[in-house]
Amino acid sequence: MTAPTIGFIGAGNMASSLIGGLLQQGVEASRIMASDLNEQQLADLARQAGIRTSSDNGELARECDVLVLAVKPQVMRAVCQALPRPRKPGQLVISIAAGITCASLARWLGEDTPLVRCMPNTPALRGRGVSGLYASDLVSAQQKALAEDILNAVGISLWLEQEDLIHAVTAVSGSGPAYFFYLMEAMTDAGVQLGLPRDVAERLTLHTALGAADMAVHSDVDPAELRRRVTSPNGTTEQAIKSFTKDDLPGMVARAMEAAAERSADLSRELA
Ligand SMILES: NC(=O)C1=CN([C@@H]2O[C@H](COP(=O)(O)OP(=O)(O)OC[C@H]3O[C@@H](n4cnc5c(N)ncnc54)[C@H](OP(=O)(O)O)[C@@H]3O)[C@@H](O)[C@H]2O)C=CC1
Ligand SMILES: O=C(O)[C@@H]1CCC=N1
Repeated sequence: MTAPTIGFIGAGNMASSLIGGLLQQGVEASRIMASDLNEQQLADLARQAGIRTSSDNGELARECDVLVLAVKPQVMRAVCQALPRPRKPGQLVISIAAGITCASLARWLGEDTPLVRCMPNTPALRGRGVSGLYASDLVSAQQKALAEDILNAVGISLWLEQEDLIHAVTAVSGSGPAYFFYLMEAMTDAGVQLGLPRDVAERLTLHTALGAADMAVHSDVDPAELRRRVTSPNGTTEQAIKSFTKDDLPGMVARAMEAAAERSADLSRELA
């Protein structure tokens, strides 16, 4: 088989990140296509990425070996149902939409469609994404490898055996960047309250987050042990951790993530 062509339906934030990652990995621009309703967005993408674009989703469906569905969950049903049939033979469809199940996609696209459901995250834009992937029964080993290659172009990916676990993945890593950004906002504001100029507080915060994440990813001990190593007996960190514990930080995080996972499950039902 010649190198497969990849078509992105919906050329917004996530699709642009994935396209950028694929090009950086050396995938030829001629193998990538994107379609969107927004003509300006397509023109920008064609100019910057040098890929083929179209305002007709059907063109991609007929031509591409892999279709990546990257529109908002709320328009997914209409987008899928409007695609032509038959599409390119042997085509793999990858959906990155939150909350849209393989059962819904199969109903809208045809029950014989090989489907991969995926939950990436925005650090993909910097090649630092992490994605959870789930493959339906019709997906071949070769198609699984292809899906993995596409997502690995912008970070790392992990396969899930059960589709329902995508709700948890969404709560951990899909929405997760926002939790860390929220903490960064709060730490910067608190630094300003302690007297630092805002730009200094922000740089200290962001580089601390970067350094801590880099250490945690490359360490052979877990984050709890790394935390203990920062916490000198009767020192400053101990006071901060005691305050977080008194305010039940772990409970707050668990409740927030439960709310995210529940919303993902609700979306599945609402948009089925
Ligand atoms: N943002 C995130 O952190 C993450 C998002 N996701 C999922 O990725 C998907 C895309 O999200 P994101 O990239 O942020 O969204 P964007 O809104 O940036 O991108 C979606 C694009 O699809 C376009 N579009 C709308 N209708 C159609 C149509 N009928 N045909 C073709 N294109 C269309 C939109 O155009 P217009 O703007 O004109 O409507 C927009 O350009 C969502 O399903 C989301 O759940 C998954 C993981 C993380
Ligand atoms: O907030 C959302 O619904 C999407 C899915 C995960 C991140 N953003």
